[in-house]
Amino acid sequence: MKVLSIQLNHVRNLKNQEIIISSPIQVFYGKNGQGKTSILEAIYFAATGLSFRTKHSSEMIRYTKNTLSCSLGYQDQFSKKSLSVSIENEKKQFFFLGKKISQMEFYGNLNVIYYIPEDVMLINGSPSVRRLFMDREISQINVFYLQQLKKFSHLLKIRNKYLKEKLYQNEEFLIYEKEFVECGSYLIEQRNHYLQLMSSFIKNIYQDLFDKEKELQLQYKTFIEFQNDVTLSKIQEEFWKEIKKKKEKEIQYGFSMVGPHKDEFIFLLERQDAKLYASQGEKKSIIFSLKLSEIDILSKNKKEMPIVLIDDVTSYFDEERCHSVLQYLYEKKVQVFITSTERLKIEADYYRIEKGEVYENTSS
Ligand SMILES: Nc1ncnc2c1ncn2[C@@H]1O[C@H](COP(=O)(O)OP(=O)(O)OP(=O)(O)O)[C@@H](O)[C@H]1O
Repeated sequence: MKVLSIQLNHVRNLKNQEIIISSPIQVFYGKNGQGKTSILEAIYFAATGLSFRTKHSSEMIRYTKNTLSCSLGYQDQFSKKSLSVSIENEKKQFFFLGKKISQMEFYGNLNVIYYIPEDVMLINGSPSVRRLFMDREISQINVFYLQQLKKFSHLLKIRNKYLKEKLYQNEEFLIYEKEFVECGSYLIEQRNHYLQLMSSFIKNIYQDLFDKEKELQLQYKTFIEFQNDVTLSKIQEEFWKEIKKKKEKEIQYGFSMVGPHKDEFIFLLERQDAKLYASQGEKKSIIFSLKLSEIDILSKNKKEMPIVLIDDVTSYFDEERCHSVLQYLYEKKVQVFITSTERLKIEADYYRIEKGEVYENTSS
């Protein structure tokens, strides 16, 4: 997929403008605080309806305004298309080819992978950060997963409420609990499947791009030990067993202690937990390998290449590594959007950003 244009309306400090895109690699450069990250955020928002900086995307609305919209013109293997998201009265609206559609229909039309300095939290942060990341990635290739995720989060709230109010012998509770186990088991099955796929890619990417000597693995931890593939019914069976074991404690504490909301994903470098033992540089390379693995997964599943956003590229890579990473993306025919505080020594289309204004494109 290739983005052809970006239309901005009241996004953070960015001037309302249309930016025409025509190259595989674009570099947005400028001093600090000029609006570089906001451009990438706007692209991500127009493609997904989400921000990679905040859970509350209404924070993206310019201080003095109360509405916002971002649109993308893009081309997939078939034709030119457009996506647009707006926020009005705190409500998001989604458009495809100018027609209003639901968020479910919207998500996954244009796949985007981003890499921002805060991503190191994927290793250093809490398990919920990693779960959120995995959930977003799986949802990009599987809309049914996204639906089940929403359903599970709803069921979890209900189940916790019943537990807290000691209504666990109620007939309704048993119906909700059955759904809770079925829905949760599906999420676990899909996470395991996705993790297996991802593990095989990240190991090779890490060795090819960053360190031939070291082995990177990604481990999925849930209440069941996975040897290869486990059937959905086996997961359900184990889920029930675990619930039975923990029921007394659940009643005592008033919340659900078993399920995919407790899952953990662990990065192992040379079989050691990267969170504890990897260097800062290694952590950046691990995250980058993880992000690059999404390209292979998405292209395998969707038969389309995602677009890649890299914020503040020189803070992760020296010039040589920057070249090899971009060469890798170029060979995969992935369109890339990069921000940097200065022009880079790579062939790209350059856009200077000053006080929220994007100045005409100059090729190197
Ligand atoms: N909702 C908003 N409305 C208006 N301006 C905003 C809003 N949110 C943030 N800003 C401002 O927008 C400016 C641009 O921020 P942005 O993070 O895009 O800059 P940047 O060029 O990526 O900077 P850096 O290189 O320091 O990361 C900042 O000065 C910020 O204070």
